[in-house]
Amino acid sequence: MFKYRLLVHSASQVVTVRNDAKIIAARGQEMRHVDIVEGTEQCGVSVLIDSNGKIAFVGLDTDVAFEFPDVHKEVERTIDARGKSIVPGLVDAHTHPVWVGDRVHEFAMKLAGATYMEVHAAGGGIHYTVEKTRNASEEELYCSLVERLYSMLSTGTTCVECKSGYGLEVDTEIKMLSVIEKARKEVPISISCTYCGAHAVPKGKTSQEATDDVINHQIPKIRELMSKEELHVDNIDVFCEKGVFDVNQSRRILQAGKDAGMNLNFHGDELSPLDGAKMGAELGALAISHLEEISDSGIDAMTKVGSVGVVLPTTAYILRLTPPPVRKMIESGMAVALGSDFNPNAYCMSMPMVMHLACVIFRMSMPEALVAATLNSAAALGRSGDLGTLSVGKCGDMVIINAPRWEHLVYQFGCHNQTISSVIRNGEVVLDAGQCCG
Ligand SMILES: N=CN[C@@H](CCC(=O)O)C(=O)O
Ligand SMILES: [Zn+2]
Repeated sequence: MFKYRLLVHSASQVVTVRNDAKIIAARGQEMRHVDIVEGTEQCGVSVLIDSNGKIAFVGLDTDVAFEFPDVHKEVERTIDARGKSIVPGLVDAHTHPVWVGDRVHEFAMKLAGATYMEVHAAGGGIHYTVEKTRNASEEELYCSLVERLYSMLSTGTTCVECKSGYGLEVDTEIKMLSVIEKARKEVPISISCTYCGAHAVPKGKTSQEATDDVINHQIPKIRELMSKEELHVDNIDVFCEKGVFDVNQSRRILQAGKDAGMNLNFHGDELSPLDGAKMGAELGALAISHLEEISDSGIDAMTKVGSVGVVLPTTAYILRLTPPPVRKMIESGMAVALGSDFNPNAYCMSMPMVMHLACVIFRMSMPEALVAATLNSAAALGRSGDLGTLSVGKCGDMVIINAPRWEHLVYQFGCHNQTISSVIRNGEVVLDAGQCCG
């Protein structure tokens, strides 16, 4: 049994994001900088991971040799990262990865000018995917989820939030949550599981009937399976939107999830200014996603209680939405996080592309985007105690980049099979140079 699992050495730089493991989120202006250990001409930078997959040390190669003189005899694997840079494993705070059915035809409709809600109202969108997913087997859903999770790993994501939400009734929602539970055990990626039975109002029900079904039927059944350890559901979500679930219905649904021990991480103020953000802040939401239409008072409310704002550049880009006021959110002191919002409407699994879009469309700096895709997205999932930075004692999750400066991960748009050399989770190499060990 080796004392250490992995030593990565000779890197040009290691971006820890924060050296101090006690920092659980970067709020407002704190997002502007990232902590970096820089190498020199003569000496590179090392990351040492212990046998439990935790970070034991980050520092110059010479410091490792001094602090751990026998490390080369005590470590299971070493990686020479000469000419390369290292960032924490990326955390994707918002995905809908469990579904079947092809909606490429809707992309053509949106390019032709149809809005998201016009497609939704016409029975497309979520409803189309619900019909396909209800009829899919657990095995079919599991196989497509595993494929997508390995795709996410190949782009540097080592932790991902996975939602249900294409069942809208108890049996299919539980089928989806069971598929996520199986993946949580079998795929080398950390998963935060979200129940999203209120993703839309199912056909044949009113929003009030659907609200009552979620609260009185779906959540109690899920609670029962959680108590038997058959499901691990971390968060509850609701699509709080005009024509879907209104603010009061959303409040009732989220409160029921909170009473069941779930964190609140929901879709708010995406297409209409309903002040979902204020409602979420009142409930102590851990995170609220989208926020294209957030009000100034919604920003203040979230900032005051510390709710994380999860912004989703791919959806704003694909739907040609007015972007969320991210600069104002950051200047107001909110912790801003990023998610891919991977789903049939926004078909992107790549956090490096999400960071690039966040810089270009949301006018975030590259350090802000990296903080939002690591420390703050981990905070949105309640996981920044052990994920999101390369600080001693936290999980040894990292991305080795084929460039001496980390910014190439964001700057090179969509080329992660060239820019990413290795993806490491808990000190184990899960991806090497363009392959995917899965
Ligand atoms: N807005 C609601 N839910 C997803 C879209 C889901 C879908 O269209 O299938 C979103 O975050 O954009
Ligand atoms: Zn979403």
